[in-house]
Amino acid sequence: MTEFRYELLATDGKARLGRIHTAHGVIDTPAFMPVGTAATVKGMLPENVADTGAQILLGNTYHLMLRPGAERIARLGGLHKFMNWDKPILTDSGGYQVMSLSKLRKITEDGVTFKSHIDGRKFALSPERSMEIQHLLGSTITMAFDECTPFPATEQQAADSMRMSMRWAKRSKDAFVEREGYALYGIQQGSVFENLRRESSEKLAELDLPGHSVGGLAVGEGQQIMFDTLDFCVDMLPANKPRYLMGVGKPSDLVGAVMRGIDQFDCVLPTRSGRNAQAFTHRGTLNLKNGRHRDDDRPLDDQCNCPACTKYSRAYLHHLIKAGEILGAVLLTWHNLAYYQDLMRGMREAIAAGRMEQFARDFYAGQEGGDI
Ligand SMILES: CC1(C)O[C@@H]2[C@@H](CO[C@@]3(CNc4nc5cc6c(=O)[nH]c(N)nc6cc5[nH]4)OC(C)(C)O[C@@H]23)O1
Ligand SMILES: [Zn+2]
Repeated sequence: MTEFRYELLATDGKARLGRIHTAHGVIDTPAFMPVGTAATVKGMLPENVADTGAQILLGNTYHLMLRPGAERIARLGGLHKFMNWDKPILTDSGGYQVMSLSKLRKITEDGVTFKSHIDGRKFALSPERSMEIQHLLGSTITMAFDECTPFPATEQQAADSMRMSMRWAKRSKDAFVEREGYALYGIQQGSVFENLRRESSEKLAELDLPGHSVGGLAVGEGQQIMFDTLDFCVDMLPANKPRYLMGVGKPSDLVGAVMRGIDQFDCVLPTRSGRNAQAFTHRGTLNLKNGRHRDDDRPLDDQCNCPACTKYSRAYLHHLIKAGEILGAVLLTWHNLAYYQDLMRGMREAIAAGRMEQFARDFYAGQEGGDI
């Protein structure tokens, strides 16, 4: 069996090249984790997600406990078998999704009770129940149960929220069932306040967990406030363990956060945008609904080797989108996931070669694209 281990292979400024060893395989970092909320990366077969270079997927406790149910997935062999993905899976712990999706929720020191956004049934989540669900799913990386502090928050609100999340982190660790090659990550909170981020980091350090995430960001604060917060909060987390920035982000977020020391990312943007006709390319973003593409037989992105870019034209993609054809959403999702993995691979190679600054300059110049 494999022990869960983070290898720091190279650094370039604050950027890090690393490798995470897990029971379900290796993750080269910096890494982007495609979101597979309801046990599927929407519109994609798992083998094609793997073909883009993804080595780990994200799942959600909240969605899977509502439907089809964690006990049912466990009876059917666990989430890996259920969705036919045998590489690592990281699952979020559910608190944040409760706040952003469910109705009639109530928060107490014990946890949260809420009504399903699907059928109104009543559910409860606590650190203990979240750990149990993630264990039933067979998650490779389990996230502690926390409360994502809304933005903006006063310092007092952020302090109260962070302190409850730290009490819940201890309860999460006490309830987590240790298995070789599996890990529990702690979640740093504290909103945009340096003193609170430090207090949160010190509390997490007492738990000696194998990895950590920066929570409480990508909640509407905007890129500059996110970067200003990352400038001080990432270094507060142990350098010899992975650092995961939750819910981020658009391509320029990824480049800026890698340069501030982040190793793991997840975001619905590449898949959600793909279903909404938006394509990320090396020359900037395109919306294939736009009529200017109707006669354009160029590939979407001439630096991409995904099926959408090697086998089809912009005109065809535009046609599929206008016709509401499922294949349009599939091909643009596929391309966006491939583009995100190419971006991560490019950053890993740049860090290995000590030219991350140049990579970032070239990236921003490319995004200005001009006639794309
Ligand atoms: C960027 C983009 C496109 O992603 C969408 C939408 C709004 O932002 C997102 C992504 N931001 C995001 N921040 C997070 C913070 C935490 C956190 O503090 N704790 C835990 N356990 N999980 C978290 C998950 C997070 N996701 O949040 C939801 C509401 C999940 O939809 C996502 O804008
Ligand atoms: Zn492509």
